[in-house]
Amino acid sequence: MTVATKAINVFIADPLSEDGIAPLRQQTGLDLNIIVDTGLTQDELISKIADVDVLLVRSQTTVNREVIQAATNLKLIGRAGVGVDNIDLTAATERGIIVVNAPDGNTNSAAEHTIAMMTSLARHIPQAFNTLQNGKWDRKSYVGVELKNKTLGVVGFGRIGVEVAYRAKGSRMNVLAYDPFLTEERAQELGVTKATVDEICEQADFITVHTPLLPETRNMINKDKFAIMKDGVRVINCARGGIINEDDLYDAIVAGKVAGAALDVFIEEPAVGHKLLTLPQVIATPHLGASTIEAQESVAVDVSNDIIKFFNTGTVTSPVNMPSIPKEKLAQVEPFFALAEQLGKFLIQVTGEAVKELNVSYAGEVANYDVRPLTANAIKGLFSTKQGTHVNDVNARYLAEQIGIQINEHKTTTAKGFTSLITIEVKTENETHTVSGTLLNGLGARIVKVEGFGVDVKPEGTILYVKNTDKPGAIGRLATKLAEKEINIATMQVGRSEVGGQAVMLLSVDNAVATEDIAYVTELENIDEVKAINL
Ligand SMILES: NC(=O)c1ccc[n+]([C@@H]2O[C@H](COP(=O)([O-])OP(=O)(O)OC[C@H]3O[C@@H](n4cnc5c(N)ncnc54)[C@H](O)[C@@H]3O)[C@@H](O)[C@H]2O)c1
Ligand SMILES: O=C(O)[C@H](O)COP(=O)(O)O
Repeated sequence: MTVATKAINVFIADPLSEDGIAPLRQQTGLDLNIIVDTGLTQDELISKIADVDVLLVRSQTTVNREVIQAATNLKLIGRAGVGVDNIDLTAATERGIIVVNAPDGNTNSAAEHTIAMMTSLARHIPQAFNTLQNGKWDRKSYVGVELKNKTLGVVGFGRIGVEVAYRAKGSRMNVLAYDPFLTEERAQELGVTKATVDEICEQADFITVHTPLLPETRNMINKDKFAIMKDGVRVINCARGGIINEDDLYDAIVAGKVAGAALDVFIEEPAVGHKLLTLPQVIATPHLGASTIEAQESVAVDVSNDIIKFFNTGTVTSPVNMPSIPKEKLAQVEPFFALAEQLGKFLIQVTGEAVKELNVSYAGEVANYDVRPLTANAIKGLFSTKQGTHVNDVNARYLAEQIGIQINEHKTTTAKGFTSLITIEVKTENETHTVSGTLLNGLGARIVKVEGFGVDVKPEGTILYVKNTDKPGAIGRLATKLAEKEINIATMQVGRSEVGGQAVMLLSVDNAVATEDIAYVTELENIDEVKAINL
């Protein structure tokens, strides 16, 4: 995908573990120029990133559309952590900028922090210490509750949610879990009870949220949910500010419904002076869930390795805005990349009108593989005539859909005599065109069908696509005319529907020509259309 030819500028905008970025500093195969410049305002960041190839952040730096637009060289955004709600993924995807994160590196730390917060909440540890520091030995005010035999509701049962549940079970809590992807079997396997959010609200003594911040999870815990909770419930948010509505939480605490809240995250951070922090029932930390030596080293190592991998191979381990395909699976489809792109490139030059629909069919062996990167390559081919559009695996589908191209993938195991066959069909308002290609053992890529007619053409160089009526003399007249213009035919393939019917010729020629340069051949008898396809 990306081949580095000059120094790669890596801009680290948030504090990262020095040990964690050691893979970047120590690697020798790439010419990396590492710039560490943290704590910048948005304007300062914007003024410094025009030449940046890689932007590395944690949660402090907001990578919004403006930042992305200013970073005209940007190829990759690395998030040393999980949440990517501080990154405008749409803006990055539009530009074909890959976003990677480190999904596993801080799971343990975040889970441990959640348990620490829950225990501190149950036993008023921060408040009690505070009084002690202020010279009071107050034992009466800080009578807590046990965790044992209490019910913990976990909303969002992904990596951290599951780890929290394990630990809560160690404290002998009953765990209710909600996640759209949680199956009954998995719940049983993990020793938790699958529940709805409402069931959690109604039954839990402690509720902890571990979802990403998404439109569907924003304000997920709101006044309606507080209303159905048990009196004296305690809530914990070590995921993202906004999943629990902050105003509704404040009101529920003041009303005595909620006995306490432990918060590591806030809608606006830093949250200094936040009204929730004025309540004695609230304990809080300044977004410390992932702040351990181990987690910071681990997440930074993971993104560093993905940066190196990207510039070496064009693939990454933890993409956020493109399909994540394991290396072995990618290797199965990699041989077809160029073919899929060439077929797309071929068809867009045959097609005279705006494409409305793209159907990509995979037949035979290739149909057993994860073909999403192949469809992306076919789309890349379709965009090849659109000057100035940078299309890659990240933005191909997005760009196509943006301009109203409907994309369909079909798979069938029968490939009619070929081991694998890829067929691309494009539909416009008035036309439908198809081309099929395959990889021939030892011979490389071939176009084997055009508009349903069998042919055998290498998808390379200049190919003349000629539609003619199958009448004697048509081919001869065409060959003579091209010879007069010193256009040498290397190979010629003719496909026809029936004798005397519509035919399609594919002529590989030695000269690079444009359709306008050879428009004269359409004046010949029985030659209906000609297009110069440059692959
Ligand atoms: N406080 C911190 O420092 C800290 C550290 C690490 C992670 N986090 C945050 O914790 C969150 C979870 O991280 P993770 O590593 O477990 O991520 P994850 O992707 O492994 O798990 C998230 C889970 O949320 C579920 N989910 C999505 N939409 C949902 C919905 N509408 N209702 C219920 N569940 C839903 C997903 O199915 C998934 O299982 C992220 O927001 C992350 O940013 C915070
Ligand atoms: O989403 C995450 O990984 C956490 O919120 C950690 O954020 P941080 O990298 O800013 O500590």
